[in-house]
Amino acid sequence: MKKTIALIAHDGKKPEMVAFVKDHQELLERANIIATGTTGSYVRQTGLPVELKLSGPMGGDAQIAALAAERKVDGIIFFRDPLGKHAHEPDIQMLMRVCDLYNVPLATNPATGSLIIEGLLEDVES
Ligand SMILES: O=C(CO)COP(=O)(O)O
Repeated sequence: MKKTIALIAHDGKKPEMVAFVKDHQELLERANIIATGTTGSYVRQTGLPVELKLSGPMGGDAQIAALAAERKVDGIIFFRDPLGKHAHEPDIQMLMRVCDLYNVPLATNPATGSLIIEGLLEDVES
C-alpha cells in the first residue's frame, strides 16, 4: 500500500518546505501527500498532487494528528517556525504528542525530513 506523508510548514518556513519538496520530488511522487491548507497550496506549485486539509490555525494540525492516531499517516514533516507565536499552539503540541504516543516518525527540520523520506520511500516501487 502507498505510504502517506504529511507536510506542514509555518509561514516563515514555507519557502524551505517548497525547496525540500523539490529536492525530494522523485521519492515523494511514490507517496500520497497530505498537507495543511496553505502549505499544501504552496507544495502544489511543484506539480505534486496534494490532498489539502484545513489550514493549521483552523484545525489542520488537529486533522493530521487524528490521522496519526488512526495510523493513517506514515511520516510527518513539520517545519515549525522557532521564532513565531501561534494561536493554535495547543494543536501543534497535540500533534507532536500524538506522534510520540503512536510512534509516528516526525521531522521538524530538513535533515531529519530527508532521513524519513529516504527511509520510507527509497525501497518503494515508483
Ligand atoms: O499552522 C500551520 C501549522 O501549525 C500550518 O498551516 P498552513 O499550512 O495552513 O499555513
